[in-house]
Amino acid sequence: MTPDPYQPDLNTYRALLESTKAIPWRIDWKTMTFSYIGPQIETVLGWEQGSWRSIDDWVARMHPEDQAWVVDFCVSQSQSGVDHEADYRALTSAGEYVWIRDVVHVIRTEDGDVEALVGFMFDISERKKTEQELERLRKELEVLSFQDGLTELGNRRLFDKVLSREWGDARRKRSSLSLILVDVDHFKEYNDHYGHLVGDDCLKKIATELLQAAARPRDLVARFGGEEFAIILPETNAQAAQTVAERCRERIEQADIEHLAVPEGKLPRVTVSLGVHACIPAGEGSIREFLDATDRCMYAAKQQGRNRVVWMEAV
Ligand SMILES: Nc1nc2c(ncn2[C@@H]2O[C@H](COP(=O)(O)OP(=O)(O)OP(=O)(O)O)[C@@H](O)[C@H]2O)c(=O)[nH]1
Repeated sequence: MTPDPYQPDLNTYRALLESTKAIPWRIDWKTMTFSYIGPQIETVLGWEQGSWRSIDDWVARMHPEDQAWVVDFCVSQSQSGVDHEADYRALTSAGEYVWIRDVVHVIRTEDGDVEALVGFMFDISERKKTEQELERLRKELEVLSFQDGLTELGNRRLFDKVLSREWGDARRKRSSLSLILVDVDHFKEYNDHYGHLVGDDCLKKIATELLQAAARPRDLVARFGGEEFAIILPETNAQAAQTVAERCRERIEQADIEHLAVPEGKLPRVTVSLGVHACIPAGEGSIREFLDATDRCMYAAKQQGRNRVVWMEAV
């Protein structure tokens, strides 16, 4: 075997260990005391190097929420002789917390008994901050991906997801599920007359009214697309859904949004036409048919003169 040409002396080892950003340490397993900790600990956590005496100092300077699991995990891994790492919040002498990643190596005697633990503590606060920020953005994005940007109601994607879930739930429980489709009357004329931005404001006002009209916790008011909205009413039969639809119609009429571009003889206000359909989902019927039937009711409301509710109950 060729001799190792690199044989640094103890001082070189020490200089190397104590010039890294990571904090080296050693714990004697029998006494559970620190036999060494790098002076860098003071720069990172503020506590003096000499104040790290036993494992109790280490635990006491840990966030209370992290103490139990970190200690359990590290002790059980060490007892089994397994190298490991743990992330936890360490308390600084100024009373703040710093995220630490502790990377631990288990040293055993020739008989296989645990003799000591050695390791490095890394300050990972910056990385944790980035991770937490990314997590916050991911959650925000998830919310936004289900939200209509204009009205802040649920969007078509959320509607599809919720309808599919409620359909399954109603089928299992044999309960009645209702759907309302709401379409703004003469909205093309409204946009042409008042401009697209005022049209947008009008859609926002309608969204607010619909939210007030269908306010049970499981009801979902969504923007179905363009000037059309949809309301899912779980555990609601046809009569109850018709009442909700009529309330929507009335609220929007009473919101008194001027619409001077309606055809002659019509009320000069923004109104809506609503189609209502209720069913107890069974084997044959599909969500698609449910939607189509509701759409036909809404279309019938338009045909019959608008500003009205047309409903149908599947038997
Ligand atoms: N301002 C605005 N207008 C929209 C939006 N989405 C759809 N629209 C408009 O809504 C209008 C819908 O027109 P149509 O489908 O002809 O319906 P309508 O004029 O309401 O007629 P009826 O439904 O038969 O009473 C179109 O002019 C679209 O441009 C939106 O986000 N903002």
